[in-house]
Amino acid sequence: MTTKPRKIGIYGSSFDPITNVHLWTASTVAHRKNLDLVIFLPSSSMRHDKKTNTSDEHRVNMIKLAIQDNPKFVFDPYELTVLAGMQYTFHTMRHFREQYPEDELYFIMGADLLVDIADGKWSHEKELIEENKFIIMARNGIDMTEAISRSPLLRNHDDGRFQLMSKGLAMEISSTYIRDEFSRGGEPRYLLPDSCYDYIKQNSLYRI
Ligand SMILES: Nc1ncnc2c1ncn2[C@@H]1O[C@H](COP(=O)(O)OP(=O)(O)OP(=O)(O)O)[C@@H](O)[C@H]1O
Ligand SMILES: O=C(O)c1ccc[n+]([C@@H]2O[C@H](COP(=O)([O-])O)[C@@H](O)[C@H]2O)c1
Repeated sequence: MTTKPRKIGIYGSSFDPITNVHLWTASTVAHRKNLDLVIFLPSSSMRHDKKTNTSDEHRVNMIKLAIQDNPKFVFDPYELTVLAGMQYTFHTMRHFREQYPEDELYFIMGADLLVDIADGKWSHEKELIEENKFIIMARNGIDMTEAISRSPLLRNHDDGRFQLMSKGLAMEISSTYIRDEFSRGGEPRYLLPDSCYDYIKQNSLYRI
């Protein structure tokens, strides 16, 4: 008996911390694109291109607290364990294709990252684009079709692999904003799940 391939979205971020916008965008994508699973994939604190402010352990604990009630949301430690310090999305996606050979995989990202790829800022961008499909979420002020058409690599692979998604609402709460609020005596309580807010307070995270 053959089973129907599942549709799986892979949502990569430093999740430092995970916010209600990560959760809302993930559930909006899952709903509209009919995904069976969304994999929350934290990037390692050994990553060269972005400094993380919190240990892998704390970020993972917060992801687990945030997604525990949603059966479609799963956590995957791949980039924390296997690729420490040398993680590139093209490599990560190869790993997931090996892990889920029967399923249809999508890398989920915001339009800011599409612009970065168009600007040649990602590693192994040719393999990344040739081998994968993407769900790209609109972000304030970014013209996604323009980003695709100005990059020869992107426009020459515009065969349906880029699924552009306007979210219907521009919610631009970032992890940076939440970290700044915690460190400067602000009150970001309702911008992240209560369980994560309490975890941050209990563990005195994001203090200067
Ligand atoms: N409001 C948003 N709308 C659409 N995509 C978003 C939004 N916020 C984050 N993303 C996407 O989520 C992924 C992870 O983003 P990231 O965690 O870096 O966002 P962030 O909360 O702005 O974090 P930081 O402030 O630490 O940079 C990226 O693909 C990013 O484009
Ligand atoms: O592969 C790359 O070159 C690459 C460059 C920048 C970002 N990424 C991935 O994109 C995801 C979101 O990145 P960021 O910078 O918004 O945290 C995360 O999974 C990163 O590993 C990947």
